[in-house]
Amino acid sequence: MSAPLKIAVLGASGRMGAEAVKAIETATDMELVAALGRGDSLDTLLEVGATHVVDLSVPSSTETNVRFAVEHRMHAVIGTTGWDEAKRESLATLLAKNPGTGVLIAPNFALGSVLASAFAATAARYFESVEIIELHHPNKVDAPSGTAVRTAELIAAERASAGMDPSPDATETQIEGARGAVIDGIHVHSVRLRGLVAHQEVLLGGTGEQLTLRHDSYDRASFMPGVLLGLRTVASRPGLTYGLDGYLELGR
Ligand SMILES: NC(=O)C1=CN([C@@H]2O[C@H](COP(=O)(O)OP(=O)(O)OC[C@H]3O[C@@H](n4cnc5c(N)ncnc54)[C@H](O)[C@@H]3O)[C@@H](O)[C@H]2O)C=CC1
Ligand SMILES: O=C(O)C1=N[C@H](C(=O)O)C[C@H](O)C1
Repeated sequence: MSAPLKIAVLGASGRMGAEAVKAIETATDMELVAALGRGDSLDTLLEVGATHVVDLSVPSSTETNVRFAVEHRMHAVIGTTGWDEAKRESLATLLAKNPGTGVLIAPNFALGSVLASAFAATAARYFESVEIIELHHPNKVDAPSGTAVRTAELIAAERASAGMDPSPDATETQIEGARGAVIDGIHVHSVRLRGLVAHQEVLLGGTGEQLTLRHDSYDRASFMPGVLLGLRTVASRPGLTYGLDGYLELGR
C-alpha cells in the first residue's frame, strides 16, 4: 500500500471545512496533517510536510492560500468561490513555473450538480430561452454562486458553438436587478433563504414547452465524495483543472 496523502485543510472551522476534516479523517488513504483557520500561519503547511491542501476558506483569502501552496509544490483542491478568469490565468502562469503541481478549482463538488450543469449545457442548444436560478442559505457571502457562474459559462459556450441568438427578452424598463445578473449573456437570479443549503434550477424554454433541471444539496456531506475524488486525482493532473467535470468521464 502506498503512503497516505498528507492533507491540510484551510478554512477548517467553517461549514465546509469541518465536513472535509471529518471526511479526510475517515479516509484510510489520507492523513490530516493540519487544520488551519483565519489567522493561522501558512508556514505550518511546510512544518507538517503537507503534500496536498484543500482550500475551503473565503473568497478574499483563497488566492493567497493557493499561491503559497503552489509556490511550495503542494497540490491544491479548491472549493472556495471567487476564482474569476483573471485569477485563474494568473494561477495557470504560476503553475507553469512549478511543473508537476496540480490544482483543481471545483465550483461544486456534488456529483449531481456537476451532472446537472453538463446536462443543462447540452440541452441549452435546443431551447430558445434559458435562465438560471440559484438558491442558498443566507450566510453565503457571494452572489451569484460559483456554481451558477460556471453553469452560465458552460451554457453560453455551447450556445455560441451552435450559433444561437441570445434568449428573447422584450424588457424595456426595469427596477435595477429585476432581471438578475448577466453572465456571458445568461440571466442568473440569486435567492437567499433560511433553511436552504445549496440548490440550482436551470429553466429552458421553447415554444409550448419547458424543461427544468434542478439539483439540491440538502447536506454538506453531498460535497465530500467530490472533495476526496479531487484529492486522489489532483497529483496526476498537473496544471490547472477548472471544474470537477474535468476529472469525470461525462461523454461530452
Ligand atoms: N465547491 C463546493 O462544492 C462548495 C464550495 N463552497 C464554498 O466554500 C467556501 C466556504 O464556504 P463555507 O464553509 O460555507 O464558509 P464558512 O464561512 O463557514 O467557512 C469559511 C472559513 O474560512 C475561514 N477563513 C477565513 N480566512 C481564512 C484564511 N485566510 N485561511 C484559512 N481559513 C480562513 C473562516 O474563518 C471560516 O471558518 C465558500 O466560498 C463557498 O462558496 C461551499 C460549499 C460547497
Ligand atoms: O456557499 C455555499 O454554500 C456554496 N458555494 C458554492 C457555490 O457558490 O456555488 C457551491 C455550492 O453551491 C454551495
